[in-house]
Amino acid sequence: MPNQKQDYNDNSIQVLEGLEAVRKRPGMYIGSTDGRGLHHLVYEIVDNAVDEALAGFGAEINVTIGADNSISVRDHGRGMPTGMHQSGIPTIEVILTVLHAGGKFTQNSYKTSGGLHGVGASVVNALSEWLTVRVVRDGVAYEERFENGGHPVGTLKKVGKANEPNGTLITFKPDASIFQVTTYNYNTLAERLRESAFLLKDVKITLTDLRADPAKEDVFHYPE
Ligand SMILES: Cc1cc(C)cc(-c2cc(NC(=O)[C@H]3COCCO3)[nH]n2)c1
Repeated sequence: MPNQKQDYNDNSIQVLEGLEAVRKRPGMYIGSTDGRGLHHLVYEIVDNAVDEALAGFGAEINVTIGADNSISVRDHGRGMPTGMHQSGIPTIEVILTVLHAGGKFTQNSYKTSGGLHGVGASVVNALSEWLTVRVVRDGVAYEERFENGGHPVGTLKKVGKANEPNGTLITFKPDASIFQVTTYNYNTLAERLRESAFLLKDVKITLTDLRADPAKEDVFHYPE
């Protein structure tokens, strides 16, 4: 049985190298760092919420553009696993910091393979000034924060009781030192989310823009 401590150290070096590789050559992972790449970050995270809905968990996904051009994506699924990974770090931290093989590389963009939770999430984390995850499972909320390209701040913490439905909320702020464009285009996101809702059928996808006053919102829902 490898010594957990040793394993942990090897892991943390691998994690740092992975995140650093993404920040050095972001185009290799998301195609570009212009507006297209910026919006691709959202689709990577939404894909994970869609996977959970496709697995039959959750009938609503909420996407919100923050006043600071951060993005929140909340699903209503089972919630990411809140336990420990064999390496000695929380499973959630592994999903959000370890580059997962699963993605299909084409020469100009990183295509996640559906059905693998968190395949692209670590790439989004690496390219964000900060990213937070909040999981609600059976009335208990857990949170973890990452800063400066995916470095964990502390670890996963149980933050207490939550009277919200089960699910996963990811909020992130794209790194302005990497992206030339950091302002989201509402219509670009709306058209993509409409398509996803159409393909998903019974899942309702909402898009809210908190940069507008009053907030602007669209609901995309195509019941069978
Ligand atoms: C918005 C968002 C972002 C990410 C990275 C994961 C997820 C996510 C992941 C999951 N579920 C899981 O990872 C687990 C839940 O337990 C069984 C196997 O799948 N639900 N939602 C949602």
